[in-house]
Amino acid sequence: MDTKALREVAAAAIISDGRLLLAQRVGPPELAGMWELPGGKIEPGETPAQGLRRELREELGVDTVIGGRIGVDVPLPDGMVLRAYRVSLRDGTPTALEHSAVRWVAAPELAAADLVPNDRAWLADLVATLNAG
Ligand SMILES: Nc1nc2c([nH]c(=O)n2[C@H]2C[C@H](O)[C@@H](COP(=O)(O)OP(=O)(O)OP(=O)(O)O)O2)c(=O)[nH]1
Repeated sequence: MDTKALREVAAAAIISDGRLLLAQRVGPPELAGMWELPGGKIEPGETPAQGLRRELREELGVDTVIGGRIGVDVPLPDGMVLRAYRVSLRDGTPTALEHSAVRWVAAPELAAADLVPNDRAWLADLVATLNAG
């Protein structure tokens, strides 16, 4: 039996003033141009919160506070799992350092956005969170 822990990809639902931050992927080709929640692979020895804060510093140049989970676990190939977390900004303005663009969306724009396919699993939860806030 394979007892290795699932490798996690953590993604950030950064919400500020009733809007969610989306980031536009540069690759791979099948995902390029689509919008995602910024984040990335958690490295061995990191907690998900530590790894996600690191990714957000690298990708957006911001300092963040990582909150609770949102939405379901999404299985990825190669024994990885994709999980979303609520995140708030502590310092800095999100800048597309590794994406082609970032933008803030309210619920109607989120529902109409060209999201990467895996992130569609979170759409109802994200819209509900935005509408609640
Ligand atoms: N960051 C992120 N990755 C996502 C999302 N949805 C989704 O399917 N993925 C997939 C794309 C990739 O196959 C995988 C890891 O994404 P990534 O390319 O951001 O990870 P990383 O920065 O650690 O990548 P790298 O060092 O290997 O280049 O997760 C999402 O909302 N955010």
